[in-house]
Amino acid sequence: MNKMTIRDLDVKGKKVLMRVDFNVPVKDGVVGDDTRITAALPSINYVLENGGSLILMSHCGRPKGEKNMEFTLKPAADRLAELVDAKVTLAPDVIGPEVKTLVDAIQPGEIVVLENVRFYKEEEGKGCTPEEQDAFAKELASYGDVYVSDAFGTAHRAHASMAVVTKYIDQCAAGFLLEKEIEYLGKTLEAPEKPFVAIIGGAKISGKIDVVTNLMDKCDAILIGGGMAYTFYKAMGKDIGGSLVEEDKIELAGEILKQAEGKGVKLMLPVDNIVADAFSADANTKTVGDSIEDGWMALDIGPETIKAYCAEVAGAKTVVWNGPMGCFEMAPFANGTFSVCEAVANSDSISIIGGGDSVSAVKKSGVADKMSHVSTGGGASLEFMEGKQLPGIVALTDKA
Ligand SMILES: Nc1ncnc2c1ncn2[C@@H]1O[C@H](COP(=O)(O)OP(=O)(O)O)[C@@H](O)[C@H]1O
Ligand SMILES: O=C(OP(=O)(O)O)[C@H](O)COP(=O)(O)O
Repeated sequence: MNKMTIRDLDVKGKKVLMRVDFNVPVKDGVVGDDTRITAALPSINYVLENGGSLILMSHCGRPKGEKNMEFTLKPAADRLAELVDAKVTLAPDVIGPEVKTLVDAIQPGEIVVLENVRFYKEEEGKGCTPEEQDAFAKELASYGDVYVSDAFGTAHRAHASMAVVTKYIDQCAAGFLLEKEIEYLGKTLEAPEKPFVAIIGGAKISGKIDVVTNLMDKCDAILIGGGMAYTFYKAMGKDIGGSLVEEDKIELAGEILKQAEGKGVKLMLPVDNIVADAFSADANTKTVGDSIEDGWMALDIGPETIKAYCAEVAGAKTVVWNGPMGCFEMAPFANGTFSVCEAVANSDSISIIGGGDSVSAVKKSGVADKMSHVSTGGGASLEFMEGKQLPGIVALTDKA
């Protein structure tokens, strides 16, 4: 990587403003999977051990510019406090006089975690002017002498704390996690061994469906599952009942299907599904084919689909997987995800799993150590794989 790294910084006595990705699953105020927090520890400990103090910034979820405490970083800050040998204080806000006072008083070896940066619309830059976003970023920049980004999972977002704050700090370096992810993904995906199979699922349809277009030129097969599948169903004129769909992506899904046919790419969709009459672990369920009646929603791929997807994976030499095959957090809808996990783990392939929830699923299934690389970024690893420049990396200082 031709960017400055944390090793190039002198952090002694300095305030280090570090962007991390603590967008972790939280249930009842407790972190469910702390992979993204532990993954940032090498950079965090490096600063503390070398005499610096840390001001950490992250988002959690999508509060859309509102101070909605459902998305507080408190659970993440609490978990961090258990993992480091340092005083950790959660700031009551992201910017403002109270935060300034806390940051001014910070001592070497201490950590202040700012509240969720997405409590401000200026973070994403939607619904505000570029000048307002700049002012927000400038205030964030005023907290640090140097800047480190270790938020690989968010590197594809050109947000204030990732790609604007860097205009106002001279030295902006990559942390150990960011560096490791880029090196691994770059090396592996430059010339992937074939057959190359991509598995795309999950719920963030608008963020990932565009990636499918570009994957067609690289992959031999693309397996679509999870909430992503039903926008494709809709494009094919199939009934989807109350399943997840993004109306404004139906047209694109239709184009992708046509392109795949034209290019001879194997684009696979579920042939059967587990449907439920409510979004709940206690719902009534049944297995149906590729048509979903009103009053039912598809929450997992069915047994025939599992068989077909596992067979495809078994013959692969490279597998990239982002997005669960179903709502694995609820036991009745976990079979698809866990079965595909097993198949990837048992295959003779280089396997790269990315995405907050996908990683959580792989860990839950107990086979994470059999994967070649568990990436902290889902959307970020997919965009990197497409060959796109990630704004959170572009913004860092070039190596001298
Ligand atoms: N059929 C489905 N309908 C609704 N949500 C789904 C479905 N399949 C999977 N999901 C949900 O998708 C979420 C993960 O999606 P996403 O954020 O895109 O993945 P990742 O975090 O791995 O990038 C999970 O919480 C899961 O419950
Ligand atoms: O969880 C994340 O992305 P991922 O689900 O694609 O891995 C990152 O924290 C980015 O979050 P965002 O997709 O709300 O910008």
